[in-house]
This record gives sequence, structure tokens and C-alpha cells, in this order.
Amino acid sequence: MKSSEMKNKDLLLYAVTDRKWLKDGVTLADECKKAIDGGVTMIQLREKELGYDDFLAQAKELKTLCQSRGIPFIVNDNVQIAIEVGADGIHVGQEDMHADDVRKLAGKDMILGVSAQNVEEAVTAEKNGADYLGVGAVFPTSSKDDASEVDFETLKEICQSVSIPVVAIGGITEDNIKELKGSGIVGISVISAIFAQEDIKDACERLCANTERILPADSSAYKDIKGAIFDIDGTVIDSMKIWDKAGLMFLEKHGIKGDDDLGKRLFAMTIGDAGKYIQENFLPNMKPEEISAGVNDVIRGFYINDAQPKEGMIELIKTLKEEGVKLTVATSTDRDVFMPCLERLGLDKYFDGIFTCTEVGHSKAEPEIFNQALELMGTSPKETWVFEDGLYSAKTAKSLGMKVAAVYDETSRHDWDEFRLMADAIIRIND
Ligand SMILES: Cc1ncc(COP(=O)(O)OP(=O)(O)O)c(N)n1
Ligand SMILES: Cc1nc(C(=O)O)sc1CCOP(=O)(O)O
Ligand SMILES: [Mg+2]
Repeated sequence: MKSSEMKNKDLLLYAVTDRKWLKDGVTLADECKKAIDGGVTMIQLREKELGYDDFLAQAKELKTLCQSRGIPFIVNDNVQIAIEVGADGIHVGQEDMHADDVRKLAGKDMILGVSAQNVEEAVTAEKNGADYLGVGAVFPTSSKDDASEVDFETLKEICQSVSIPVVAIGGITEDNIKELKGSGIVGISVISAIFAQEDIKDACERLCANTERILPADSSAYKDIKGAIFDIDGTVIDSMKIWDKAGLMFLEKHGIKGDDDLGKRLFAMTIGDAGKYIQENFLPNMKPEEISAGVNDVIRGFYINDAQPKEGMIELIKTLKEEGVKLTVATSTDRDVFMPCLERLGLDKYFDGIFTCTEVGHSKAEPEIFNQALELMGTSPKETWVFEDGLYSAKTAKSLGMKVAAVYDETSRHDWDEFRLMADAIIRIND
């Protein structure tokens, strides 16, 4: 991977190796495979005890592994070996070769990571060509003897002072990672919370999910963005649950208590079919159309009075607008249902155009709605991002050459593993 191709998402869970944790009869490559299976997005070979030849051999092996699994491979400290094995990147600290010298030697395409402990080092590293920063130690660590602690405020200040992505490192565990929320980091870098664990794949899955949960929906992740197409339900508005519950809430109004299973069954039906089902099973004296209209009223009432934005989305929309990005909506929900909510939240004024599947006459499994949004914005697919919580819609957007920010929603959690891998960025806040 070239440095220009690296996305923030590649830094989400960055594993740094340490063979002192190897279990009997297990190789570093075996452990790295488990880590990649668990969702590690980048690997750095950091083996302070290995001599040149062994380090080189290990680097060749891990380079091949990472390449075959589609994740970047970074070499710690040793620029010569990074170049020799064709690593994707090199990571150097303040005591190592200077970043500008590394850049000269390694060329513009190699990913260059630099350690920084304060704003001055961070700004200088960026000026000298760093592609990302490793900042730590954010917690006490026994994996690096000479690590000095960096407090939360300094970490935050560093993130605000540079335009390159920052990963936190040092003593991070699946529990304390939540303390880094709001710092501005794009990911974490970890040794012992991965390689010292009994079940490495399992540990990585939890670290990934917990890291996704603390990342902001901020605009810095969307490189070269000129246009943005927002889905509404489950993306901008936390409204998916009402579609699940509306049938049950309607029945409750009529004194009938249904269970979760009934809610799920009704959710899978059209409103018309739900009306028929409720009549046949619960309200024989009411017409199906009346029931459907009643269920619809429950949904509309929720949008008018109660529906709330997903965390960070209002701020994201406002920032993109301020940055001059063209904004549109593409949604499967009918205009008269969601517009009262957008208006109540003061969001309607930010969009240059609003497209609904009903009005376009095609679902989001087809390209028409996205093409119409692109045409209105006058942006090309590759400079346009689609913000979506639905995997099938995201696949259509991808097939048109647009970038996708996957927004986590509880309702589509079963698709998340596939969705997060295909997406160019991830938004998963406080699920
Ligand atoms: C991602 C990441 N961040 C920081 C470091 C530390 O690098 P450095 O300061 O050069 O210390 P050593 O790792 O060489 O002991 C890192 N390796 N990776
Ligand atoms: C390699 C490294 N660099 C650090 C820094 O502060 O720059 S802390 C560190 C060790 C990280 O290991 P663990 O996740 O086990 O604490
Ligand atoms: Mg170093």
C-alpha cells in the first residue's frame, strides 16, 4: 500500500509485535494470522532482541503474510530492512533516524510513522513528511522500558495541531480504551493487549469494536471529499427501532400486549401486510387499512416529536457544509415521514437536494438514486462519500465508484463484519 492510499481506517487496530509473548511451539506469523483474523488493520514488526539476519527473515515472512491479507506491513526502526523487504512502511521514534532523512531514503510512497510526545515533535514530524503519528505512552506500560507518559490533554492537543492521523500507544487495554474518547485519535497501537492474550483473535475482535465505539464522526477521515450523500434512518437519525416497534405500540394503544417475536415478524412485513396480520390475529373488527394507517401514525408521531440524531452526525453535517462540501439525502423513507424530523433538528437547510426511493422510482439496490444525487451536486463518484447504515445500499454506492462511510446501527449489526471491511471509513459511536 502506498502512503497516499492509507486511510484512517487502516490505523484502527495497529498491532506491534513482541516475541517475548510467544507461546511454546507457536511462531510470530501464527500469532499475527490470528490477530488479522480478529480484525487487526496494520502490523509493525518491532523485535528489539533479533539480530539483522533474523529480523530480515522475520520481516520477509510477515510482509508476505500482510500482503496476502491486504493489510499494511510496517518495520520498526530499521529503514534499510524496510526498503529491502518492500515493506509498506517504517516507524521511527525521536531517538531514531530523523523523519526527513527516512523520507529521502525510503521515497514518497513508503508509509512513514513517527513517534511524538508533545505538540512540537508532532508538528515537526508532520513537516518532515510523516504520514501518521504514534503518541504515547497514554497509560503505564511494561512493554517499553523508556516510555514516558503522555496525558490526555497533550494527546488531544497533538491531534488538534496536526492534519495527519494519530494513533495512541502504551498500556492500552480493551477496558481503558474508553478513556481515550474525545482525544481525536483514529486508532490504537497495541502489543500486550493482543500478543499476551490467551485467545488473540477474540481479544482483537473486542479491541476493534471498542476502538470503533470511541471514534468521532469527524470530517478529517474523508479525504478529498467534495460531495456527501446521507442516508437518513439509522445514519443521521436514530429511528430504526421505531420500524421494529410501531406494530407493537399500535397494539398497546388497543390494550394488546405483544412480545418481541411479534415485533420482529411485523418488522419483516410491509405496512399493508402488517395491517392484515394484526386484523387476523388480534383486531378482527378493524379494517386492515385502518390498522395500517394507525401503525403509520405511530411512526409519523415518532418522527415529528421524538426521533433523535445519531451522536456526532449533526456536527459532521455542519462541518462538511462549512468546508464547502455539497450535501444531499438519499433515503428509502418517504419524504413526508422524515422531513418533519429533519426540520425539527434544523438539518433540512444543510442539504442541496433530497432524493427518496419512492420519488426516484428505484430502491437503493439500484444506482438511479445515487446518480441523481451526483448529478445535482456536480461531483464525481471518487470525490463523493456515501454515509450509510445499510450494507446493500453501500454496495451499490461502491459499485459506482463512491467512497462509503459505514455507520453502525444496532438494527443491521448482523451485517457489520462484512460492512466494516468493505467501507472506507467507520462511524460507530456509543452503540
Ligand atoms: C505506532 C507506534 N508508536 C510509537 C512507537 C514507539 O517508537 P519509538 O519511540 O521509536 O520506540 P521503539 O518502538 O523503537 O522502542 C512505535 N513503535 N509504534
Ligand atoms: C512500542 C511502544 N511505544 C510506546 C510509546 O510510548 O511510544 S509504548 C510502547 C509499548 C506498547 O505496548 P503495550 O501495548 O503492551 O503497552
Ligand atoms: Mg524506535
